[in-house]
Amino acid sequence: MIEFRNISKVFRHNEREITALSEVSLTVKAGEIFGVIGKSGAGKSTLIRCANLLERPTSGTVFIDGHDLTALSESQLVQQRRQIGMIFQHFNLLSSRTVAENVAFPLELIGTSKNEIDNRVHELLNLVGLQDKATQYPAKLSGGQKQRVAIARTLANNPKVLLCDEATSALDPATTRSILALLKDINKRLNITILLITHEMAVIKSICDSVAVIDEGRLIENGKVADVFMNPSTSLAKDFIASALHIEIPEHFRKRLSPVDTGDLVPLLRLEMTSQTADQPILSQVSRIFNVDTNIISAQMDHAGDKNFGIILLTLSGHVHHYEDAIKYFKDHHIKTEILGYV
Ligand SMILES: Nc1ncnc2c1ncn2[C@@H]1O[C@H](COP(=O)(O)OP(=O)(O)OP(=O)(O)O)[C@@H](O)[C@H]1O
Repeated sequence: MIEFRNISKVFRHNEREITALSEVSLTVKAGEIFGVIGKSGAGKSTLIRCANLLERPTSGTVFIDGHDLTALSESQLVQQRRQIGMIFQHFNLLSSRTVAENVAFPLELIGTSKNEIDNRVHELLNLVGLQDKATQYPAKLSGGQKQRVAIARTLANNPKVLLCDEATSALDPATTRSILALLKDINKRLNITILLITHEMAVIKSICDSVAVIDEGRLIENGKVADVFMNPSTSLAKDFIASALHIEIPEHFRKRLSPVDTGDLVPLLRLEMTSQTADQPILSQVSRIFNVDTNIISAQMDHAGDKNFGIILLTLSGHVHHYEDAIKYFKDHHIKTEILGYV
């Protein structure tokens, strides 16, 4: 549905050249939610703005639904852009227009009849859950409500593609979740392909099917979210994943953690469960087979796509000489197991 083919973008600024994108090739399949993640200045905004030629690449081509946008005339481009909706971090609503008038705006531009506009606006406000705010002005709305208006407005033209430029970055966590749920709902219900950019792995994890990591204008990782989470190949992707899956040794354990077993201590383990193992009752198996008890200190189980994974901190207790067997059993079952120390 969206294909970037060898996209490069060089900005010239005060006699200086800044390469924002370097030979980026990327395909977003019809119907999927594709997330691009990268640090500040990595080139995310430039990339997403190339998808509707708000930014023209210095070289390379952009295909939307099979059409090479870079080869279109200005009027053909205007036509094609109606297939491509876009929402922004700061919503970009018209403050002098009510909610309903904001949503009606793109329909007025293409000469839709008043009756049709009224019906469509009603339908769209229902879809985003703002039917009771039609006559309010944006200044009276919360950030989440403003983003809902922006989503309704961009859906007015029935786009096939929705571009989300850090759409939840200005929102609190609960509102972020509700906007992400709305985007997922729109994707499923209206079969709209979504390309989003973000600097938060949590956003990718919660709604994306595929992810690409960009760094200094280059695409460094690209794949299904579950695969990248399970098997990141770059240290940047690992860092992003660690930021989404964060677990620490509780303070009172950290204080008494010893690097060696002084005889009466128990091992503190860190287990990394992947999709291969997270669905199996490994802990009870270990207890049963080796007669050791597991005591969970801290855990975070999560999912990306249809895959479960997680990290567990636990202590083993019971038959001392069986600890090694238990640890070997974890490892044999593809659980990355680390002894953090003894407590
Ligand atoms: N119009 C411009 N003129 C000159 N340089 C630009 C322009 N737009 C972007 N850049 C530069 O291109 C690089 C990529 O910028 P871009 O905004 O795409 O990154 P980003 O990943 O979206 O960052 P952020 O998350 O901070 O918005 C940066 O070095 C930026 O300074």
